[in-house]
Amino acid sequence: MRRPDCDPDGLSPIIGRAFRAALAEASRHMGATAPNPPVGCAILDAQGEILTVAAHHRAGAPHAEALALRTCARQGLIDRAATAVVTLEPCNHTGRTGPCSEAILASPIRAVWVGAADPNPRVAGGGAARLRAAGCDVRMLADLPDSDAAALAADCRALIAPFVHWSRTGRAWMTVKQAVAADGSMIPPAGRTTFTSDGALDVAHRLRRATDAVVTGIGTVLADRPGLDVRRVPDHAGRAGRLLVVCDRRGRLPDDWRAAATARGFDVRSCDDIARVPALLGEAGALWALVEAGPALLDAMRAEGIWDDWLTIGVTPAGRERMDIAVRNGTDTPLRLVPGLAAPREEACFPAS
Ligand SMILES: NC(=O)C1=CN([C@@H]2O[C@H](COP(=O)(O)OP(=O)(O)OC[C@H]3O[C@@H](n4cnc5c(N)ncnc54)[C@H](OP(=O)(O)O)[C@@H]3O)[C@@H](O)[C@H]2O)C=CC1
Ligand SMILES: Nc1c(N[C@@H]2O[C@H](COP(=O)(O)O)[C@@H](O)[C@H]2O)[nH]c(=O)[nH]c1=O
Repeated sequence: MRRPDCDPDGLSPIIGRAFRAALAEASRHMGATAPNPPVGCAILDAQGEILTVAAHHRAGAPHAEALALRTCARQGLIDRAATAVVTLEPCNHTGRTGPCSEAILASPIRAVWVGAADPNPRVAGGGAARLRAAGCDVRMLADLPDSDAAALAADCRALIAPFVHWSRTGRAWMTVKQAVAADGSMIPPAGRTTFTSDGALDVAHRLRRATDAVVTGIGTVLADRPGLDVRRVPDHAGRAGRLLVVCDRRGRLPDDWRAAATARGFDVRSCDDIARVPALLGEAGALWALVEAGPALLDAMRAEGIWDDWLTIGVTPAGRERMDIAVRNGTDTPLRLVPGLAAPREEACFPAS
């Protein structure tokens, strides 16, 4: 009998839908999982019905596959589980939790779809190989020829781009976000700290939510006394000790601003060399940092090539706002996975307020 989740010409709509559901669920947890990557998993029955969708919530909590299996079991659905669709190759090692490959093998699941290979050299290939050795039909999205599969594979890679970068280099992925007025200035009108629309400000707060750390410059702190916290959208529950790095070469960080930022849940650090920030963040376990700084620090970052992707919200002469994303070296950007960021397009327009 032909499996309903298999299409001889490539990715079936059933599996495509399951990958999109797993990606969406994993994306909701971006910014909460470091130093682990965000991962999503959907479990389907033999007819292709999605029984459950789950994601990894935070380091030390169950992996996406384990949580999905546990949910299926709790709901009395585990006997129907036939196929797992996972954004990242299941792990095959015991870390803070047990190997997901074994959890899958202990279930009725015998077909596993994998969105991205695990980049961790200690575990690469281990999960897929273990499952195959035990008789599972394991398919990697990257091996399929069609464009839908390629697009989903790119999204699965983008989801873990900061984790891949951090695993290879020890450095945090640096996303710069800047707002630019129609005259090219980044400086808000007197008495204000922002000049973009509510829609664009929501984007800024969604980015703060999705990232593990914020980086700014002392010029911005002194001019704006910014909050830099997540206020316009709900933040991850219980998030505390989020890193906030202020680039400051002359020790001008005001004590009262530091105390207020600490009270808002930040772990405030200052650094006198922007070139050291990605490694400083990486050592502290942050995979992905958002840079919200003024023109002086951004000029230094551009000059020294210290950025991985760069999001510009520009107010056009027609009074609309346009969002552009530049990505270095053509790598996958996690930005298009951020919930509410008008993804997957690389630009979007908001009505300017
Ligand atoms: N439109 C937008 O998206 C944004 C606009 N802004 C606006 O920008 C203005 C502030 O701009 P600006 O003064 O340029 O502030 P910045 O946030 O760029 O901070 C500038 C400071 O960064 C430090 N710095 C510069 N280069 C380096 C380096 N290589 N390593 C370490 N530290 C470095 C310097 O500190 P030191 O003096 O100690 O040498 C410098 O004074 C405000 O009006 C604010 O509202 C701010 C953020 C975003
Ligand atoms: N001017 C500007 C931005 N500027 C950034 O937002 C900071 C204010 O954050 P908060 O104090 O948390 O509201 C400000 O100091 C700067 O870092 N952001 C934007 O989305 N649009 C804007 O027009």
